[in-house]
Amino acid sequence: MTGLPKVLTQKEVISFLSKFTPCDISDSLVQHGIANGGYIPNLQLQSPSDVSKQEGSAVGTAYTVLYVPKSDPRPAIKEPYIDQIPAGSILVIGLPESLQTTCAPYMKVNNALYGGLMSTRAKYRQANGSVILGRIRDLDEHNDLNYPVWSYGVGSTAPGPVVKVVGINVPLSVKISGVEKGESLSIQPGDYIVADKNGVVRLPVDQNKGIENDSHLRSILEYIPKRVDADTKVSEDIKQGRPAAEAQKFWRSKI
Ligand SMILES: O=C([O-])CC(=O)C(=O)O
Ligand code: NI
Repeated sequence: MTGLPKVLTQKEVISFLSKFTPCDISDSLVQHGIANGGYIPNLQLQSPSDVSKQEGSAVGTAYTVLYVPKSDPRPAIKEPYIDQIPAGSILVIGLPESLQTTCAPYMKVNNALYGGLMSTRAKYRQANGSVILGRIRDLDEHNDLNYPVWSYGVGSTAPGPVVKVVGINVPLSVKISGVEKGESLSIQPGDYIVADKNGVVRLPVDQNKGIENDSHLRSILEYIPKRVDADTKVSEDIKQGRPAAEAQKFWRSKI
């Protein structure tokens, strides 16, 4: 019924998630006890910059990159991160918490962390999108490539003069101002990322289990189409005049 094969592969999960929106994923994550629904807040769709042109969801596994100030004692990684980006991934570039702010503009770095040439290479290597927890530049280039990009903001200057890459496929922590004080969330390499005009959602994967044996992941995936079907019926009922809460309760109780 759900179209989920018995044994999951990464490709199948990506193709399954591509049929749904970040909102659908969040509904299932909330149902599975994740109160924030996996949402990574404050990211803006930059490509396409005309939101009405954005179709479907960009889905992939997180390929993470950590930028830190040039003064950081850790050595810079010499090999350009973009040349190793895997097919089917979503590039996620972040900064350490010391360079993040919980109010706009959400980062202290005014140089762009990412530009059009990186998108050109990412697209060539069949990555599915880029999520930059910082600024990007070359807006027209990402748009002309028809390659999806989200970021906190835009800029004009390349990253090189102020920051360097010290981590590839490392966890990224994101400082957020949530309901609880000092809330933060963490993006692990390999997590599924689903993004559209509503923003960016992270679907965590238990890295120790492997997706083929991850019953929690399976349960999260199985709930998604059931909830979408229920909410379609809720919508039909509301259009016929049924009160919203009554329709929601009725159809969602059948899931
Ligand atoms: O030159 C850089 O470092 C970043 C950039 O603009 C690009 O990737 O196009
Ligand atoms: Ni550029």
